[in-house]
Amino acid sequence: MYESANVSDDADRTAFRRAEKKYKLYYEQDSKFSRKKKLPKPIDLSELLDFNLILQNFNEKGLLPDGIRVSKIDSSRVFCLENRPGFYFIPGALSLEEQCKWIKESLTNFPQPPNRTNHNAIYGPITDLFDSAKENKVLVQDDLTNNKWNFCEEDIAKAKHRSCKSVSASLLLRKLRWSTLGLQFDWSKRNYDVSLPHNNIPDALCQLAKTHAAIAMPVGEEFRPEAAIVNYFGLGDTLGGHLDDMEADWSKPIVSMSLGCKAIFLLGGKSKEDLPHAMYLRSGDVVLMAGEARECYHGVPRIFTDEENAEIGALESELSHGSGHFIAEYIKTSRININIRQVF
Ligand SMILES: O=C(O)CCC(=O)C(=O)O
Ligand SMILES: [Fe+2]
Repeated sequence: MYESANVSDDADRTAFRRAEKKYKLYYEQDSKFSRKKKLPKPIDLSELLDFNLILQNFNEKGLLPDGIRVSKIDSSRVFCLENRPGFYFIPGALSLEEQCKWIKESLTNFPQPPNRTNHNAIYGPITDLFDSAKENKVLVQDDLTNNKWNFCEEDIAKAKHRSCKSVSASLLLRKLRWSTLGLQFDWSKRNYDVSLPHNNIPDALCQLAKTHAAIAMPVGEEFRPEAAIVNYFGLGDTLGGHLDDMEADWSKPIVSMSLGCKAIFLLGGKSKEDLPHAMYLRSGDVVLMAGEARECYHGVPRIFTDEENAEIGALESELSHGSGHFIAEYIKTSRININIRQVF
């Protein structure tokens, strides 16, 4: 899965790689070394599919761009691409309230053991990362021989653990890149390890995934959410072109929810030589990939964290009213993606 996200093998050679480079965040050469604020290089956004605009044009004028089809499921419009069967885009599928709920869960509960995160490999299982970051705590290595790490107050950490390795919880939260729910994915073996301890995916998330997955399910079958990967993106983070091919039955969709800052999503073809479609993903959008679309390379070359482009004004104010300032501050410069899978 993510090993193929290492795209150094094909340098500039493929259409997919060229699109990634086109949209990735680069800084203006001379701003890097000057004392002025680093300036992002401008990019050409004219070829991006914007499903918000497409939806608006369809609602107001009944117009659709070539190659795009639309259907209505309950109260939502679902868009499809004629040359990518099995791909579905549901703009604004999640209400503001739902977005807030899943952002909060992604930061507080989803990274809790037995769920694993990218930090496991270095620190072992760590609990209460979010609360510890909020309380300015520090993770210190209490037991060198057993590589045991625990959070403690900043001043205690300074006094007691002068000789120990330590890292601030807020840095660890900033560097959180993924957590896994349900059946745990073993990145080193590139497979699901059913022997690892795990909790089921929370019921409310299962229900949400089932509802959206229904659009892409074979007739008469119900989606079984068995595993999920939560991706966390900060400024400059990307997800390289890859396939999700570790699930047994590709006729079942991957249900992918976007939260927080706006992103660019690339949907390529079965070969990296195929020219990818580039599209915006906004907070609340849901994408499904099923059937043939499961064989299509895809990735996220860019997230927008600046106020003008992130498009999270409403989300931010909703969050700062409900869940508190800390989550709103985090999401201002972050994107979270929850993608839910049926493994067997
Ligand atoms: O972040 C996204 O929108 C896509 C995530 C993805 O493709 C994955 O986790 O496999
Ligand atoms: Fe993926």
